[in-house]
Amino acid sequence: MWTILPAKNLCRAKQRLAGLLTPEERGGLFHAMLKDVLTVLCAHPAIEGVVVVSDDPAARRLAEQYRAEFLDESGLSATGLNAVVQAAAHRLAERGIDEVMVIHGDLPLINHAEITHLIDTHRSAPGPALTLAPDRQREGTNCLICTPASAIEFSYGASSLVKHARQAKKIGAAVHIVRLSGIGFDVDWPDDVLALIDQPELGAGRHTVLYLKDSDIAARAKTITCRSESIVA
Ligand SMILES: Nc1nc2c(ncn2[C@@H]2O[C@H](COP(=O)(O)OP(=O)(O)OP(=O)(O)O)[C@@H](O)[C@H]2O)c(=O)[nH]1
Ligand SMILES: O=C(O)[C@H](O)COP(=O)(O)O
Repeated sequence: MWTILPAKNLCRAKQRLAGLLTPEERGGLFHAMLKDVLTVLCAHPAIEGVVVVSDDPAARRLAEQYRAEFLDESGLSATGLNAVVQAAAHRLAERGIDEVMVIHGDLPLINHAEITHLIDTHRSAPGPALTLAPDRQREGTNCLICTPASAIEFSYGASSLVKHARQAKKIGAAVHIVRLSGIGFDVDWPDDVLALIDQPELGAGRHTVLYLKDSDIAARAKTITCRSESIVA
């Protein structure tokens, strides 16, 4: 099993958090989340290799630090998440690797047991298969495993879960949809950050929760919550 981890340039990542975080904080938070994801992936015995795909030098340094491979997005002639992941999967297929996991970088509650469960489910029957781990809203695709990866047309964006499931039917692959509380928790909106701040025990000891604790984001978030409470009152 090889894993593709797409990482948007840190200066442009997490735009939907702009109402709560400064540009530096958005980059810092994403960097911390990438560390949490790489920590789990790179220590998992069923994962032979991780490829970080990005055009950001900080993501390249992280890949080096975690002994992952780095694929420079600027050399792929691809723009946007779908094209970038498609090109990365193609590169792996050229190397004879066709069982591929694609996972997002904004999953601070990812854990070893859920990765094991996803891989076991995917391998539960022989033949082409697509295993999908949705977000909490059951709309997005936070993690997918595909065999053969070269057959799928990646369809990230609105309602990608349904689109990916349709893709599986098109290529005659078995579909597994696996709901997971850790991998299902992606950080897209201010409320997701506030949930982590309110329940730090969820991600205790992890880079993301430590980053939130060490920054003044938690204090600022409390003010925002208090203000909205007083408006409601
Ligand atoms: N390499 C690469 N990764 C991307 C690109 N767009 C999104 N990603 C990554 O794909 C995963 C899911 O990203 P999204 O949630 O769609 O986007 P985001 O940057 O995290 O958040 P927003 O800016 O708020 O949309 C994350 O790991 C992103 O870093 C891209 O153009 N290139
Ligand atoms: O299809 C998806 O999963 C999205 O492109 C990325 O998900 P998000 O916007 O919910 O993070």
